[in-house]
Amino acid sequence: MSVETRTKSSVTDAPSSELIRLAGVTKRFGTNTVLDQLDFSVQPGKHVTLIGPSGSGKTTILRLLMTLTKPDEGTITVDGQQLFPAPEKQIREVRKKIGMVFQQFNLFPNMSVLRNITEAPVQVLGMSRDEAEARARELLDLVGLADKCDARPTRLSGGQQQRVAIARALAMRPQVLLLDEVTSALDPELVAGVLDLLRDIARSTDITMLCVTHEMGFARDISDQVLMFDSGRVIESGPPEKIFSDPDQDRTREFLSAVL
Ligand SMILES: Nc1ncnc2c1ncn2[C@@H]1O[C@H](COP(=O)(O)OP(=O)(O)OP(=O)(O)O)[C@@H](O)[C@H]1O
Repeated sequence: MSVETRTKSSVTDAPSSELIRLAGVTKRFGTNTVLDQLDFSVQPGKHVTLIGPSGSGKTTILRLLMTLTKPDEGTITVDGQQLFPAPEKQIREVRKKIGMVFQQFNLFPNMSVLRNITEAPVQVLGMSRDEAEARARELLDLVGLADKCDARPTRLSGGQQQRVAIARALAMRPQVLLLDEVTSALDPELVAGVLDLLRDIARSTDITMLCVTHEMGFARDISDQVLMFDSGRVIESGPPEKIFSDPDQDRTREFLSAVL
C-alpha cells in the first residue's frame, strides 16, 4: 500500500509521547453521567480498541474527540494541543489531525465518489483540486474502488460505501483515525472485506487508531491495547492477549462470554 509518508518504517519502537490524553473527562446528558472522570492516553502509532456493553460511553469518547459534543469537566489534548477547553481557531487546527469513519458512512449522496473524497482536502486544507484528485485516486486504488470515481455513493453496496468513507478519512492525512462500529450497518457478507482493509491499514501505516467495535476477532488482531468500559469508566485495560484470554475483572469476563 502506498499511503504517502505514513509507512510503518517511520515508526520507532518506543513512541516518546502521548498523542491523545483525556484527563478527568466527565460527560453528562441531563442527569445521566455517561463518562465519569475518565483518564486515558494513547501513544502515537498505537491501535487502541474500546470494548464494553451498549451505553457504556464508547461512542461518546469518539464524538468528544471529533468535537461533535463537549465535556462537562476535564481536558482533552491531541498532539500537545488542548482541544477542550480551547479557542475556536485551535479547535479547528486540532480537528484537522483527526479523521473518523462512522457506522452509517455519512457520504454526500449528491456528489460523485471522487468529489466526496476531495471536498474536505480542498475546502479545509486548501489543497489544489488536482492534488486532491490525485490523492483521491490513489486512495480509491488502495480501497479497491479505482473504477468507481464517477459513481454516486447510492449506487454502491454498503461495503463499498464504507470503503469510500475510509478513503475520505485518509484523504485528510490524519494522525488519528477514529472508527465507530464501522461494520455494524453492513450485510454480514460485506463485513470481512472492510475489516481486512482496516487490518491492512493498521499493519502498513503508522496511523494511530481508536476503534469502537463489537468485532472481537478484529479487536484481537489489530489492537496494541484494549480498554474495557463499563458505566463511563475504564474498568480494565491491557494487551488483547491478556484481556481476551485472562481478564482480571469479572465484569470483563462476563461481557466477553456474552459476545464471543
Ligand atoms: N445526544 C445524546 N443525548 C442524550 N443521551 C445520549 C446522547 N448521546 C448518547 N447518549 C447516552 O449516553 C450513553 C452512552 O452512549 P454511547 O453511544 O457513548 O454508548 P456506547 O458505549 O457507544 O454504546 P453502543 O455500544 O450501544 O454504541 C447512552 O446511555 C446514551 O443513551
